[in-house]
Amino acid sequence: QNVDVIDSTIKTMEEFSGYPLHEIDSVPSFSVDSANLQKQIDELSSFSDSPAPSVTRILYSENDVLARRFIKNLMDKAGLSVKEDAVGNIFGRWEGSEPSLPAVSTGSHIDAIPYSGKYDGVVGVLGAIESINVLKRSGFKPKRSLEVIMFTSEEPTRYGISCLGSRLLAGSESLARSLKKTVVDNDNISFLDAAKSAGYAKTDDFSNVFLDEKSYSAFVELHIEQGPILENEGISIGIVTAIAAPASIKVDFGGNGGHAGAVLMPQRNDAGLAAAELALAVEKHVLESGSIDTVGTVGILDLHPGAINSIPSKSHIEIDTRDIDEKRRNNVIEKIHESAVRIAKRRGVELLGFKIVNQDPPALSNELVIKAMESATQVLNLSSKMMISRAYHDSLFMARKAPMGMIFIPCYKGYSHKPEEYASPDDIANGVKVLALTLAKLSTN
Ligand SMILES: NC(=O)N[C@@H](O)C(=O)O
Ligand SMILES: [Mn+2]
Ligand SMILES: [Mn+2]
Repeated sequence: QNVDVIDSTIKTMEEFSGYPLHEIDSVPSFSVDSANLQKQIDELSSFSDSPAPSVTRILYSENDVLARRFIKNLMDKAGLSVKEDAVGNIFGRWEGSEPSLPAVSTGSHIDAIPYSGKYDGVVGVLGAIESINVLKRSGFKPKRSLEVIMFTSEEPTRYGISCLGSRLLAGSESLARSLKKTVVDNDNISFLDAAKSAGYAKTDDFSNVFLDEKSYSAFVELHIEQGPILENEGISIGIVTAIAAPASIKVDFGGNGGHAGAVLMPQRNDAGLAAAELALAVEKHVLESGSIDTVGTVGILDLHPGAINSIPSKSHIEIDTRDIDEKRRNNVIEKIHESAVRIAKRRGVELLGFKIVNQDPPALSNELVIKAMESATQVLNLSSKMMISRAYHDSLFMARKAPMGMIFIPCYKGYSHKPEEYASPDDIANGVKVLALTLAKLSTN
């Protein structure tokens, strides 16, 4: 690598971090080991319950435990001191010259919904560890400590709770209580038992997971965009200004069921059709919100007994609705509830349950963190664009505990939550460099 690049990079680092890097005798290169990072992404994707190229990695499954061990090893190799909390959030710390100051943190998740891809969350964990390696290789020494976090269960797959680990870190009393007692998965395995089987939950008082106010001075998450904008516009970096407000609802209908041949249509109260009608009502209410920013999805629709020649006696649907405007999203939720009641009445079925699992507010990124990310992209001569995140992230909850920012990188056709999800090594390397410089900057503030 030619000296000019190194000099300008050193100069950049010094301006950025205020550290006399030129005094360091051997001048290492400021570069990302892309080949090694890609090898790590590929190896991590092999810890999967579904065949390649898809990745399925469910909370506390055997493959999740193996993947966690893989991450802890990489943190160890990066010289980070590693610790885990009662639900398995994993922390890797690089102690700064002033360890008593609140640290700067970064991180994401490695759990993967069924039949998804190998980049969602993973880029933000492996990329974070690599950003530490990049800073160490460049001779940088942090003032505030730098901490990489692998959050437990960002995906709601096993227990229907999204961002479980970061929600607890953000101090959710109700979640700490329900995890202790009531939360079970579809196989009726309690959260407590599953956590214990994975080596966690040595205590069931999950309030000890809560972060205290002064834990972190900033939190930055690197993530694939999961949308097509950056790729379509040929832009390298997305600077996230806000994260949309997610909500999820579980609805259950009950009817008499009966024989598909013998029961005539007028005598039926078909729980399956009630669910189908509600699914269409979700789409209707979302489309009528008057904004493109309102979305609604019915990703789960189960019928009981699930036999072709039996009228469904029970139905269960799960609804995901989001918007950058919390009020507008809540209006949609209300309309969905009214529809559920109306449909149940008209079809003579019982509305057995209408449970709002989470109804979270949107989160705004912090101005100072945005500035640090912006100047990092400029120093690295990378194009960037301010944008909002329609997907939710652990950042949504970390924003409650520290000034938050997110860095997006382009991904192939905006694909995500499917095996075709892809981000190029160059785009990942750009993201890691922007993250490294941003962390360097924030650690000297
Ligand atoms: N980033 C991401 O995919 N988060 C998901 O859990 C989501 O549904 O938004
Ligand atoms: Mn996801
Ligand atoms: Mn994610």
